[in-house]
Amino acid sequence: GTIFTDPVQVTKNYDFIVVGGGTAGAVVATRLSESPSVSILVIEAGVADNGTDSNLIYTPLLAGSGIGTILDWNYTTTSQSGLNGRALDFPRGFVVGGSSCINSMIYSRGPSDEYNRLATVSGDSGWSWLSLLPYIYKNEKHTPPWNNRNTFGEYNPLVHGYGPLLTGLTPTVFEHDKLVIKTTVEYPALYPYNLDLNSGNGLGFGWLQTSVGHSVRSTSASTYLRPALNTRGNIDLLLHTQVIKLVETATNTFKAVQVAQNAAAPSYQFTASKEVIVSAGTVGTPQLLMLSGIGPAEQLAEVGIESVIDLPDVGNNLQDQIILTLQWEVNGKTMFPFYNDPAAFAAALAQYDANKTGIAAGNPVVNTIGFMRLPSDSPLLAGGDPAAGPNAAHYQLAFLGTFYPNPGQTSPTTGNWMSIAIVVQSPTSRGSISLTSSNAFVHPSIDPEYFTTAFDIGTAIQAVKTAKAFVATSPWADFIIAPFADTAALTTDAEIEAYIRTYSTTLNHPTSTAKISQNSDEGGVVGPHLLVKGASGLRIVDASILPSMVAGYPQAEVYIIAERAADLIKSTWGLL
Ligand SMILES: Cc1cc2nc3c(=O)[nH]c(=O)nc-3n(C[C@H](O)[C@H](O)[C@H](O)COP(=O)(O)OP(=O)(O)OC[C@H]3O[C@@H](n4cnc5c(N)ncnc54)[C@H](O)[C@@H]3O)c2cc1C
Repeated sequence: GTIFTDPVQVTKNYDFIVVGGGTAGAVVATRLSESPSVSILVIEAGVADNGTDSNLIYTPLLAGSGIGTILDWNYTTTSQSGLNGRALDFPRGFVVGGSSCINSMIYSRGPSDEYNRLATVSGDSGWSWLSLLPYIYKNEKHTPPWNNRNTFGEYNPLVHGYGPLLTGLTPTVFEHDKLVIKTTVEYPALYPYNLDLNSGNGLGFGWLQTSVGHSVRSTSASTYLRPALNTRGNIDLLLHTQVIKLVETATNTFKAVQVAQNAAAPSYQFTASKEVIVSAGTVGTPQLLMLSGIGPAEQLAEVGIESVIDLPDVGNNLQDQIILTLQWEVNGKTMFPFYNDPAAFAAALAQYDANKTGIAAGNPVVNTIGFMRLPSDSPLLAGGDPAAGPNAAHYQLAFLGTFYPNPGQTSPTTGNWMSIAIVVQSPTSRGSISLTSSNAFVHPSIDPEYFTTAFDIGTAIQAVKTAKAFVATSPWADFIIAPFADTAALTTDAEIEAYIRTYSTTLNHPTSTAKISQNSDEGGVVGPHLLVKGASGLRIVDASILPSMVAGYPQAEVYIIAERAADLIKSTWGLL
């Protein structure tokens, strides 16, 4: 296929146009291109993933470094009342491969309950865990770490597949990782060991898998889209070009897109003979729908956009997860001294460049993780359980082998440190994304409404207490030297709540702004096969369709949904 960098170069007609070459878009476009009889154009607003900044994407040690760069849309949230009025940076990938190129690489499918809820909410049993297993295996393949460390007993080979996305376990194990596992052995009732958190059983403690294979980050660009572009003539990519409007080609039928490279540049229109598939992500998708008159009619009128399909839930139901860390000084080697030694860091990158080995060939900051539920008699559950089911977590503890500062905290300069990150997995706060302008190049307003429910703050308080209790068990006695002062100061619920509101930040997992539902009286934006309600032939495939925040990590679920969505589209057009 051809890679265009200017819309003026595009002269062919296509069967399918995929808006956004991100995590989901790259999968859908690649799978559709397996049918030689159809043609596909992917339109991506951002940059190439294999350009000059590609080391920020593909070197595992540099995960996180793409944030705030040219690879990022660089959004900001509105001021958050639940976070003492703070506004947060809100990164999203602005690159082929989308957020799979700048994320933290954690690959965690989440529990079977999560997918079974998707099936229930949509009324389509095809979304259940069991029905999706073929797509789960089609997406991912487990690989050994570069040093071929013996990982026996750290994962279950039977729950992994044969797909292009490569995943694996850390090459480097630290003392605190061993203590996490030892704690599961000594306290199996409180903290059970889970051989493979990707098995559909999403509860308990175990070894973390990341989207890294053969020492390189695996993205939807490197494992799906680029190989397709390199080998097939029926798929093209248009870079540096934003879709600014979905064009109504017949009543409520949107088979064309309007594009431009910036607000001052000329716009062009392309028509798809079969379907337009929107995969612009949780921020981009509702923004584009609203710019096209699909959304809450009254709100659109405020920015001068005429309503075409009044769908009040477009941009609504925004959910996200927060991360908060606690820190301890420890008696044993961690990654902390390495991060504070520029010479060692540079040497690791040089070794990696030379032969893809060493500490830079993995990202060993977080190797062990635990997913937990509130006790069943917790008063927080009196009003109902927001988790997807009994094997879905309410909160998470992740074990980080460094001092991981919360925004605004000053790190120490000496010693060895570990941190525990807490995450509320099943928040009930729901916010929104709305337009502030009819200009597609003006960022929409992003208001996740973090910590605006008693459940969310109560669950975070419980998670902090569990983290402290976990490292107070006997296996940790000789290892923990002392908590960091801020962590030591947390005793009462009020102190913990103040700490949460002062220091929590986004884990960058927004979902649900175009959520799936079975019937229109339940609201929602797309139906069971991801077709936009009230529109003809317009589909959404990305994290925005999720009904709720996920109990695992979202990228795995997005890949899996995109794999099935590709088959739904193929089946619609007789391509299966
Ligand atoms: C910093 C960070 C860390 C994360 N860490 C993890 C993690 O460790 N594990 C995990 O599972 N998840 C993680 N996530 C979340 C995960 O990466 C996302 O949920 C997932 O990648 C979303 O996929 P998507 O297809 O919905 O959107 P994206 O992958 O973001 O793709 C959307 C694409 O559409 C393009 N686009 C948007 N609007 C337009 C338009 N109008 N025209 C053309 N193109 C457009 C974008 O540039 C982008 O390429 C993280 C995310 C971030 C940002």
